[in-house]
Amino acid sequence: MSILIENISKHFGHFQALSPLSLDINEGEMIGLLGPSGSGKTTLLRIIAGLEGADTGHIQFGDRDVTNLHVRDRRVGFVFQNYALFRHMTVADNVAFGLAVLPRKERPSPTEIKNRVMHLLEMVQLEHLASRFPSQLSGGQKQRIALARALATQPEVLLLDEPFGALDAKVRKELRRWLRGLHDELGFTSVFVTHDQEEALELSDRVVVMSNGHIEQIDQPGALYASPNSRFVFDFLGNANVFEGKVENNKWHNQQASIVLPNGAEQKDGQLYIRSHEFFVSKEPTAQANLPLRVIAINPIGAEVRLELTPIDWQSNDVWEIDLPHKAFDKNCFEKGQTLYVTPKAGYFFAHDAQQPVLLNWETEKAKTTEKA
Ligand SMILES: Nc1ncnc2c1ncn2[C@@H]1O[C@H](COP(=O)(O)OP(=O)(O)OP(=O)(O)O)[C@@H](O)[C@H]1O
Repeated sequence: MSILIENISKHFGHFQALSPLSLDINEGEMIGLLGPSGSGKTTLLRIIAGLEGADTGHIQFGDRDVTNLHVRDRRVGFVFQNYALFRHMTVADNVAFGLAVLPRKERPSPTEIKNRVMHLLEMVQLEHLASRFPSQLSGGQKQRIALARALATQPEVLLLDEPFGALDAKVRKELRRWLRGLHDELGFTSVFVTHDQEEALELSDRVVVMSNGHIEQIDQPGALYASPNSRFVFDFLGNANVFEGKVENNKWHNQQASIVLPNGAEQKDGQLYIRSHEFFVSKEPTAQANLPLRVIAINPIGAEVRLELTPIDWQSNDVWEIDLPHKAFDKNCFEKGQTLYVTPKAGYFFAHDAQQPVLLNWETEKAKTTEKA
C-alpha cells in the first residue's frame, strides 16, 4: 500500500510540532523517520496512524483518502517501544486480540483464529511460548509477540515507534534483521521512528531526516551518507570533526593550524566537516596539513580504535574523534597525552555564505598527480 502525505502540519497550542510537510511512500517500502528528540517523528507517525489529527493537509493510502478516517478504519498495524502486551492474557490470546475484536461479520471463526495465531507465532519463531504470560517473556520475545499481534489482522501498513528502543544492542540488531526479513517476505509498507542513525541506515529503503518539525532530507541510506545536503544532516549522521578556517594563500588557517585547499576549492572562509575515518595520522605535519592534536582517550570499538583528541594551538568547539583500523593504531603505538598530526583525505566544505556543502577530495588529487607522473 503506498502512502501519500501532503502538506501535513500540526500545532499543540502555540507550538508548531510539524511545519507543512509532504512525503510519498511507495508500496512495500520501509521508511525510517530519523531525527533528534522533539523533531516531530512520533507526531508524524501518529498522524499517519490516525491517532492524532493534522491541522492541514491530507493523507492517502493507495487511492483511499484516509485523512478523516478513524484509526480503527485505517487498518494499520502498530508496534510501540513498550511492548504494550495485555498482561492478563496469554501470548496466544494477545496475538488473537485484533481478530477477536473484529465486528462479527469480518471476524474469522474460532478455529480460523487459532490457526492464524499459530501461524503468526511460527513466523516469529515463538510457537512454543503460546500459553505463557507476558511477564514470563524476555524483552526481545515480548517485542516479537507485539509484532505478531500487529500483523494478525494482515495490515498493509505497519507503523513502529522506536520498536527496539528498550532492548540491548545485540537483541536489537537481531530483531532488526528479522523485521527486515519479515517485511520483505510479507510485502507490507513500513514506517518506523528511531533516533538511532545506525538503525535507520541499516533498516530503511529510504531515510527521512527530521529536525524542528520539518524534513531536512529524504534519501536512500548510501546517498544520505555520501551527499548530506545540510550541516544538520551531516552532523546528525555522525562523527564529523569541524575545522573552522579563514582562507589565506591557498590555505585554511585556524590560529597555528592550517590545511592546503584542494584543487578547485573556492577561496572562501568556512567550515570543513571531516568524518572520523577520513584521515591519515602521523607524528609530524604533512605538506597538506598542519593539524596538531593531543590524544585524550583511546577506545577500542569493534574493528577500529577511536582516538579522542583536543586541538593544540588552534580552536575547535568539540573534541575530535578519529577512527583507525587496529593495524594502523598498532603501527603507530599512540598513547594518551601524546601529540599527533592528522591530514584529511576528504571532507565537506560549508562556505559561510552557502547552505549546500561542496565535497572535497585530496585523495583523487593525489591519484591524478601520480597518474601524471
Ligand atoms: N500532546 C502534545 N501536547 C503538546 N506538545 C506535544 C504533544 N505531543 C508532542 N508534543 C511536542 O511536539 C514536539 C514533537 O514531539 P514528538 O513526540 O513528535 O517528537 P519526537 O521526534 O518523536 O521525539 P522523541 O524522539 O523524543 O520521541 C515536541 O516538542 C513535543 O514536546
